Amino acid sequence: MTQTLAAATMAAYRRAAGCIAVITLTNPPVNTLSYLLRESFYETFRRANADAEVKAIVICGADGKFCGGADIKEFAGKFSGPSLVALIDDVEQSKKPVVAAIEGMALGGGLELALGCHYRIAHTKAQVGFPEVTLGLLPAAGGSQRLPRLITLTSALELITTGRRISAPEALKLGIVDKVTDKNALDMAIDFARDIIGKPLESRRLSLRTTPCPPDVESFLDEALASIRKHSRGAIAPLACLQAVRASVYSTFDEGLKKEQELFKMLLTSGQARALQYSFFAQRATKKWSMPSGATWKNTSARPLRKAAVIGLGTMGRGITVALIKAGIPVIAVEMGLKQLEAGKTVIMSMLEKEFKKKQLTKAYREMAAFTLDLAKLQEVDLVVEAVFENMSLKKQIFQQLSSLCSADAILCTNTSTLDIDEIASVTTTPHLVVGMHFFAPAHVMKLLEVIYGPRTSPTAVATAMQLAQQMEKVGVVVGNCNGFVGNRMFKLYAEQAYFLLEEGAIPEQVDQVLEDFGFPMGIFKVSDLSGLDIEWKIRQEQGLTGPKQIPGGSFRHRAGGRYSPLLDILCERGYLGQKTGQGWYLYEKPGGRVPTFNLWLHKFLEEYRELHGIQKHYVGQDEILERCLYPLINMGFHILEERIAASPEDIDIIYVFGYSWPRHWGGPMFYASMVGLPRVLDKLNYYHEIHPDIPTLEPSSLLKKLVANGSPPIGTWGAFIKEHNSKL
Ligand SMILES: C[C@H](O)[C@H](C)C(=O)SCCNC(=O)CCNC(=O)[C@H](O)C(C)(C)COP(=O)([O-])OP(=O)([O-])OC[C@H]1O[C@@H](n2cnc3c(N)ncnc32)[C@H](O)[C@@H]1OP(=O)([O-])[O-]
Repeated sequence: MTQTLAAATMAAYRRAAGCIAVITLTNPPVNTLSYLLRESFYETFRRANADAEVKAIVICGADGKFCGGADIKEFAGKFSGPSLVALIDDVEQSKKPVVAAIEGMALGGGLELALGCHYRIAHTKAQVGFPEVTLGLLPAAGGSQRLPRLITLTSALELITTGRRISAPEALKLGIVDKVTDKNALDMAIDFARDIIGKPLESRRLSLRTTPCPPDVESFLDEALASIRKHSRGAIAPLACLQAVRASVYSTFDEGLKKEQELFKMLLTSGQARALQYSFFAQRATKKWSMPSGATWKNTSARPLRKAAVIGLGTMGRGITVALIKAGIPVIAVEMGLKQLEAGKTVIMSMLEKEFKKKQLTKAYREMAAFTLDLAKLQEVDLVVEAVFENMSLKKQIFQQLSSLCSADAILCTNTSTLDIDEIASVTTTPHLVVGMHFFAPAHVMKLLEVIYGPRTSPTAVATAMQLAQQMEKVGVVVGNCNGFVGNRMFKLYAEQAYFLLEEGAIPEQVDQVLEDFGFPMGIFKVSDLSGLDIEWKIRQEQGLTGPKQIPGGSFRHRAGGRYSPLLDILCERGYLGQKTGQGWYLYEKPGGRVPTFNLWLHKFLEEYRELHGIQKHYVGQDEILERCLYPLINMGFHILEERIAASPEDIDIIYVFGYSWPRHWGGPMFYASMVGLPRVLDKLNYYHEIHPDIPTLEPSSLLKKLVANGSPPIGTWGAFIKEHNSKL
């Protein structure tokens, strides 16, 4: 077996305490089990086993990280090098005790390697788990067979079907690791290995055990199947994981391993696995942000943040305050009126207390929130987040005041979800320090943060906002300034089409069922009822589409140069605002009710509405619902890439996965388009545009047409076409 120099050092070998061989997995940044490392490990482990002076072996990872698992990048290519299954079998069958010293993480193949060892010592801060299911896969190196033989079937099934990562203390409680230390795990492992030299190892070889089962294991597995079917929302990997674990109950180890391999091969080639692995790397790519000016994450440094302020303690302001304090940043929370200030304070302190009880905060949080009516107190803060009512003149008024009261280098952020960042910046003396930080409700829970730069926003302001996103453990995505930015601008078309489908013959239940079968946790009409129909109604009024500020010249069903559906306005004018009023697109048992039921009034109203406006009703099928709701949204994604509002399709996809609950096993709108096939998306848009010429957003974008004309290149290469496309613009 050939071995390159690089490979030779990836499983470094040294002796410790005289008779202990220490093998260090070395493949930065997270010591993944790439084929080069596997090659090196194969040689090094044989050397340790062959060395007569060696009485025991310890495996550890370089840089305080045991192993991040298999190299995900290798899944796209042809498999090569020694198989991980065989390597782990070598470890388990070793006549010399093998101890895993786990620091940092042992995930996926990394945990499988540790389970092949006879003992596992972990640092108290380490995490272990089988995240394969989150990549559309399953543990494929014996993990689905060894873990159920080591811990209870219930816990093994939960960890494998959810991909949950657990702390070392929890792993100790479950029996996955044998000892936990807050000192150096490697030193402890070496001492431990020396103490067990000569001890029998038979009972420590997991493949020789049988899986301990709860009484009536069959109904336990059936119940698990029903629950997974209910919660996986169309994802196939969790079901395959269950099948693999089921094999650990009813088959020998080798038969179970064979089943595991079969299932892994099936999943590996599935679109879902490709989508989930794309999403894994796309999420990490958002950290490597860039601006059209050439400023990037690499050449721009962020400002330190010692103290922040939040203005407006409504729903969003409260969540943002809690998110900042959870990130360890003291906050001055500001309101305009005493009543609102007291109300905000009460809610924020109880939210913080809840986080404290969940051990997400230390009791020091009580000193980290200050409440005031006095904007002058903001002289001492490094960053301000404005979260007041979505009204341009109110926001401009506040930014004017901030500009005169805050220090000259304070970063001024607005949580607007639609308004023009640059217009807000225009009233300040430091427009280069104005940046959009668009949080999603609930702001202390939702991971996504759109960081919006205007034409005058400085890279430093963007870098500081992105660093804050990381500090708040959020997924920050840098986007350009336009109406609705990326997420809401695309979402508007998704909602618009859903309303048109109601006008043309569908009912909310029908549309929502198709979207939930696709994998969304909630259909568009249930989401609208949950957030309140008036949210969108106010934005429509602010945009002059309806209400007192309506721009003259439109008609009842045509405004702003295209078809317009006033259905939502009509419901709002009648006070049907959704859950909060007990009636919206659905009916609820009472105001604030959560359980949607048929709204017969609405069904009857839709019939009358169609008749009144001479709308020819037609049968609206599942395909039409999915295509009309998703393809215009995707098409707008292509416009957004053309305009460089988003730097890459990955950014758009991560915005949708983390901000709009787009089913991750479809990768995101742009990746989904590449899965469905760009020619199909283009054809369907052309088809629907022909039928509905008064809906301009159905007209395919020129970038989409260009990509199809160039043979629909893989999503990873669209960047080149976007560049070329823009250079011609
Ligand atoms: C046979 C077996 O049964 C099966 C089938 C498998 O084993 S499947 C594989 C199962 N393993 C996983 O699912 C673990 C995935 N990784 C993580 O959860 C995290 O990475 C981390 C380990 C907790 C570290 O977090 P971090 O925040 O410190 O750094 P990072 O920014 O995330 O990562 C740092 C850099 O490392 C890259 N990276 C991390 N893990 C990787 C992996 N498993 N494969 C390839 N690259 C990986 C990542 O893209 C980034 O690259 P770049 O952006 O710098 O170019």
